[in-house]
Amino acid sequence: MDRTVDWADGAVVIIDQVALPGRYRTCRLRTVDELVDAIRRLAVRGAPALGAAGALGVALAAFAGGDVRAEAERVAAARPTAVNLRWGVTQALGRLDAGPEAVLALGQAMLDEDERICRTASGHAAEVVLRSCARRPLRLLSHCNTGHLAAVAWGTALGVVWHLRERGLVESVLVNETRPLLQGSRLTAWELAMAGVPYRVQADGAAAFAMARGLVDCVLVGADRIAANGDVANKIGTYGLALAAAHHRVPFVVVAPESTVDESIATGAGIVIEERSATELTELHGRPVAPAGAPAFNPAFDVTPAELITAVVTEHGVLAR
Ligand SMILES: CSC[C@H]1O[C@H](OP(=O)(O)O)[C@H](O)[C@@H]1O
Repeated sequence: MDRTVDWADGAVVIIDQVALPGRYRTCRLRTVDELVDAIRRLAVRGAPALGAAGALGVALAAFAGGDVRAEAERVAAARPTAVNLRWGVTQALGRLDAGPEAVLALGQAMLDEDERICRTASGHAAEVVLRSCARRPLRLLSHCNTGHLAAVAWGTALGVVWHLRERGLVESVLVNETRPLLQGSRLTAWELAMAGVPYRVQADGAAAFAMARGLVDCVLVGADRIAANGDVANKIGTYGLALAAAHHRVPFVVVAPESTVDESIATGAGIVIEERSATELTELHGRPVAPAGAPAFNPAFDVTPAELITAVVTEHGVLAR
């Protein structure tokens, strides 16, 4: 599989995640406009992937000339919750004075570094999962998509599955479909199927019942922004999963690069939550699934308090709180 985000011939090259699972294709984004549109449509998504896309977006702007900082801000602001997007832009802007090639070199180094960071963080998290769960092999629950497609390669929470599968320690994965954009059923299921890992897709609303039925040994999720106190912003539905996991004493493990920790925000209350279009809820493939013009509450993320989280694991190990 290609890298989820890459650079070739003056363009940012992405796997088009909107086309999956029906069609695997890559897109070449040659301008900041095209990159911003791809980010907003979630053609490229996932905190680590957005970090790399942000950095390479600055390279696009630097080679194009003009007001690079203004163009960089457009990239950083394309989605407000995932700190890695702005983090990647900021890292790249730090090289701007050295010229476009230096900005690109930083972005390409970030591509190389991303897989190492994800493999390391998910490796640490796999050990935390094994220490937290007695049963073997493990039955895991995944929310949203945190695999190869959410990073440049490998992934974060789903990267735990890749590590444990190599050791024969995964029985199956319950995949929350993850309404409304279905990153679970469209992307995580696709990755697990490609890897030959046993899985079942479920409605998000089935997760608590699966835990009540004793079908879940551990919940694995990613993160888009982690506050200084360990509160975690992640895909909408994560908070409810954590409440159910706490009630059923199921370990709840968050996996993310250290760059997802935002020390400037004291608690989750300070995290800006992206709200998206009502039509993501009221339409499905352009067909109405609600009354015409139905108003909607469509936050793309929620905040899980640190006290509901068994461990937040990064490439440096378990995050101290
Ligand atoms: C490995 S970070 C993935 C993270 O990003 C997802 O959000 P989105 O699909 O909107 O980019 C979700 O919160 C995942 O946990």
